[in-house]
Amino acid sequence: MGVSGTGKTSVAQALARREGWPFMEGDSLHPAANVAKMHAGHPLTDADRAPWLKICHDWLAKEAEAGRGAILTCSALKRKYRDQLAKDLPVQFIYLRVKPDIVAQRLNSRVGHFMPPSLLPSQFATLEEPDEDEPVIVAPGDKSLEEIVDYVVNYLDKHPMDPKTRQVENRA
Ligand SMILES: Nc1ncnc2c1ncn2[C@@H]1O[C@H](COP(=O)(O)OP(=O)(O)OP(=O)(O)O)[C@@H](O)[C@H]1O
Ligand SMILES: O=C(O)[C@H](O)[C@@H](O)[C@H](O)[C@H](O)CO
Repeated sequence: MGVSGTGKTSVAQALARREGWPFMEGDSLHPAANVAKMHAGHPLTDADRAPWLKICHDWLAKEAEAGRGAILTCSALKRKYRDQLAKDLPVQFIYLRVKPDIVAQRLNSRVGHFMPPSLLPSQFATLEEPDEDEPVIVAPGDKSLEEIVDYVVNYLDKHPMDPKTRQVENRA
């Protein structure tokens, strides 16, 4: 989770490769109208995100049902979105915390993506950082890709999952 351009896709792909998990790009699950809206420079509303979050949740539910680890990228900007994503599922969030100026640099140099950098301020305005009681690993998203993935893998190694909740100990 994290705002657009924070590195979710890059980290998730690398982590999925390392852990051998199926990976789903959350952006590819958006209804076409949402992609068109963002591409045109308009932020999504709660109502726009609701059907998308349901599709994301259903993908996670399918993977959990199959009894395997899996990783999904999703901005999951608000607490209520995260609660919806994790409803009745053993979901562990990884929050890529990155300073706004660094995200802006990354977005400005990214090519071929539908999301315009002009939407970044609205992404940060919408972001509710995870609360203490949420199942989240806060990763140092400003670092290099390799350092971030190492951090998450080490964290997971050191904090084995609770067999009941299948979540790791809260917080980094
Ligand atoms: N740790 C990093 N260090 C430097 N550049 C990075 C890092 N992580 C990602 N990038 C670059 O920043 C840009 C945004 O990364 P990425 O597409 O993975 O972000 P994202 O959070 O998935 O974005 P979106 O939500 O908009 O799809 C890409 O060009 C990527 O190569
Ligand atoms: O919740 C949102 O506002 C959106 O999901 C965005 O964050 C994008 O999907 C995305 O990350 C594209 O770059």
